[in-house]
Amino acid sequence: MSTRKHTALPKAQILIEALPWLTRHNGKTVVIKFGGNAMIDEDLKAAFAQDVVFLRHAGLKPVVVHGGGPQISAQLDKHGLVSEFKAGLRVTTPEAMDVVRMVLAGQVQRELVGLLNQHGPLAVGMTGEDAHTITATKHQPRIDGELVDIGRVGEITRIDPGAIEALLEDGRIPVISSIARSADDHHVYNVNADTAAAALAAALGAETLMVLTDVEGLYEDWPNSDEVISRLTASQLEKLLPDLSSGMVPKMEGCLFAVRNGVNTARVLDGRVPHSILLEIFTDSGIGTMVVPDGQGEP
Ligand SMILES: Nc1ncnc2c1ncn2[C@@H]1O[C@H](COP(=O)(O)OP(=O)(O)O)[C@@H](O)[C@H]1O
Ligand SMILES: CC(=O)N[C@@H](CCC(=O)OP(=O)(O)O)C(=O)O
Repeated sequence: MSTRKHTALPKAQILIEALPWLTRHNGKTVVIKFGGNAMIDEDLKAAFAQDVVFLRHAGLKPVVVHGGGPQISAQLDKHGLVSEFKAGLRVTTPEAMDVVRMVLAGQVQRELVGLLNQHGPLAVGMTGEDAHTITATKHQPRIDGELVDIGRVGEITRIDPGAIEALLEDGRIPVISSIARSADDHHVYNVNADTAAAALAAALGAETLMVLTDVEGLYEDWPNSDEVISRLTASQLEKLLPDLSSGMVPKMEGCLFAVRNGVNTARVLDGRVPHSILLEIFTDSGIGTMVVPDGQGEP
């Protein structure tokens, strides 16, 4: 064996370790939610794009759904508008909705499409408004038993996955902004990106939902300890939901919805770690928190 071949052997072994995961996911759809808080620096965003393109070339069908909460808040601030959240959702006046749409579809989505397309003509950006992909109705959360008006925040009523499926069929990587149209009043609505990713994963019959955020996973006793729950079933998660707070609520509700509606695994991963998607593929037990349907064993 030549020295060159010999030194390359560990690399071959590393690739082979990914074989079971890649075999299981071959030809399957993977919905990846990239949170606004995980998009903290340029290198991380570039590494994210590389990972997604890697999956595409490895025979998977990745779909990216992006957030942009901090980016929206910064832009609202520039416009002299305050950011207020109720029940974990942004209170969205018609004026704020214009900013949400501009930041998500005009800035964050464009940037991700640009980064992905540095690797070839792969990514196509769209919002849930396009081709009636996401239809919503006005969402009115109940706080302390009372229905509260939080403006143009949408509750998803229907997903039409046709346009995304056509893009996947064409070998493209769809990049979706979580904005919906309403069939009732023809306004556009602001949808939480975790909720949109989960609904899309279910409607697309995705194998896996990956949610990249700015923590290692679901902490068992947040904020007191950094012990991450590595695996839990849908029923176990359902019991935990009432105790969760802030950004984790839509994330874990989304994971639960996904695995209860045909998605095989939903994972919360640390998007601050470079190449967290590839790390997930290359480690048997996975990183972060994995949610599985009931009947797939206790953690
Ligand atoms: N049990 C928990 N485990 C981990 N994070 C939690 C938990 N409860 C609340 N959080 C908060 O949720 C945040 C992630 O949600 P969010 O800020 O909406 O992120 P993203 O922009 O990625 O959607 C974490 O940074 C943390 O502050
Ligand atoms: C209704 C609602 O709250 N929508 C979110 C949409 C963006 C989002 O979800 O971004 P992250 O994933 O980065 O949090 C918002 O306006 O902030």
